[in-house]
Amino acid sequence: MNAARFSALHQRNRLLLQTAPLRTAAQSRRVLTTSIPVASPSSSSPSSGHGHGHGKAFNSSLAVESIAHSDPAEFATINQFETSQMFLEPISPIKQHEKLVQSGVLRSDPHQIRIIGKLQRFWEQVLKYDPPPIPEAKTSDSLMSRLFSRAPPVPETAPASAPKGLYLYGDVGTGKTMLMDLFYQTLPPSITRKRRVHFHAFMIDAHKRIHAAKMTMGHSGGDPIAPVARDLAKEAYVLCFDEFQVTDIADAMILRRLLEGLINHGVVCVITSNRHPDDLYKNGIQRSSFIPTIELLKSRFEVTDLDSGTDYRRIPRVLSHVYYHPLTPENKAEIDKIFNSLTCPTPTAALQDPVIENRPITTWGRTLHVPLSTSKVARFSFEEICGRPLSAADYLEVTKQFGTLFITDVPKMGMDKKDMARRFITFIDACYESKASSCISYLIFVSSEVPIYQIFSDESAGSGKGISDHMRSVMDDLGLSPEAVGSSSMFSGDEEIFAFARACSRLVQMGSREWAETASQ
Ligand SMILES: Nc1ncnc2c1ncn2[C@@H]1O[C@H](COP(=O)(O)OP(=O)(O)OP(=O)(O)O)[C@@H](O)[C@H]1O
Repeated sequence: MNAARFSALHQRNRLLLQTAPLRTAAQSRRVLTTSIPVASPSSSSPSSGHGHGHGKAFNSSLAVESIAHSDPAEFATINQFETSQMFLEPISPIKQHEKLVQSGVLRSDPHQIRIIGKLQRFWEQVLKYDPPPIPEAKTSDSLMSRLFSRAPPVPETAPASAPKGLYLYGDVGTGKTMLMDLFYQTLPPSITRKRRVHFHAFMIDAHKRIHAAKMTMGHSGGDPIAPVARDLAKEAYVLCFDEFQVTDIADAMILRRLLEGLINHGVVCVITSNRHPDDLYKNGIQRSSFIPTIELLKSRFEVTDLDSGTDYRRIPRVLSHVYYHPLTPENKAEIDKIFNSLTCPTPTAALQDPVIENRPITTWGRTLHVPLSTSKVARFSFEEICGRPLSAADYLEVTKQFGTLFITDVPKMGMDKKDMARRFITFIDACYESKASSCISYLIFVSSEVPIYQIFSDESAGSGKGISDHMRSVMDDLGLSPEAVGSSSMFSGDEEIFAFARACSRLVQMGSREWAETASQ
């Protein structure tokens, strides 16, 4: 099969695997309540976590509840495939993988097959697993005692019946996320308390909840992480974390107690990461405080690497024209032309959804102004998106709101622009993730001083000089020669090198014609 056909099929599969027809929750409720034959009523409730049908006796009210309460991104992962499984025995990860390989959508890869075997075992254990009930927070009618009510203490150990989780690490583009999604998507709908989440988004949510818990506790003090762990465990006892990484001391400090709390409440997880647990938060501030988290991961997870050696993002790499360089008047005019054609295709469209200056969008109570946008297309200069102290939360919000982004005037970044370079990488991650985890059609146009892959190139490092063997091998794997992308002494720690290499890999994929074609569907 030629590469383009292969990729088109793959992208279609990705949509099939990951996206739902965009129905409203009300529509879904109607579909589900009218068409699912309700088997014998289950004694379970979403919060108690008991009694799954395991593909035999599904409780439609639970399914409805989980869908009705989902946010749009999570709702999007409830797909046709899953809905059709309501009537059937659940299809296992092995079987689903076989089907996808047979239909030519996925390539057969022995390394991935080894991991599928592990996911299959875990999946079978999860289906048999009956998570312990999550104790209710003590409440009382009095306002004071409600305010000061405490979550019951977190159990001291994980339930003996809880299966060990899977921690899957390896190089970029080797299929970790795809495999984790295969596991998640084949969980039967009877397992309603499940969540698939990108690690950035999870931590943002956790920080918000911890902040809220602290506010509720007021001056009485207490541990705000315990009630958060309890609430999270109540919402989902099967958690899939994509791209676990720890670069931030604030995350490092809360992760141990949060993870411990989740695990001891009976939550089981699949985690993907580019790093072995021993290499997480390497060289981080107060790393010694993080060591117990590493030990926890190693003891409660089967840690396994996906040493596939193939970066599937490299297949294929036909570039369409979404990146423009250098910053000449002709290229500027070209970018303006595309922006105008997407924002004002007809006079009526321009009236109905006009380009607005400084549209406010709010995240975390802060307001970010989008310089130029319609409801679907936004345009920033590099300075506007990376020259300000914006965070992953802001970038996720931007990608959540707009399906098409224009970033203009991206300069070549050296040591003097290190912070901006880091933000740009975070931004690329947010763009890539919003495509992967939701079904928002998504496109990015960039104008840059030098070819997009060379924006991180640092002349002072010299072409190919000052580059570690490790970085060279990551680049080789990505098919990016230091001559093509330049070397960068700017990125020193292992985490940064990975993030940099991954950003280059993702830029390649986001510049491919197949990416653009899927985005415009
Ligand atoms: N066996 C395969 N056949 C075809 N496509 C594949 C295969 N494995 C993975 N892919 C595709 O390759 C791309 C990269 O895979 P994926 O995102 O799962 O990699 P990853 O290891 O999670 O990368 P990263 O560490 O950068 O997040 C995806 O579009 C994925 O669907």
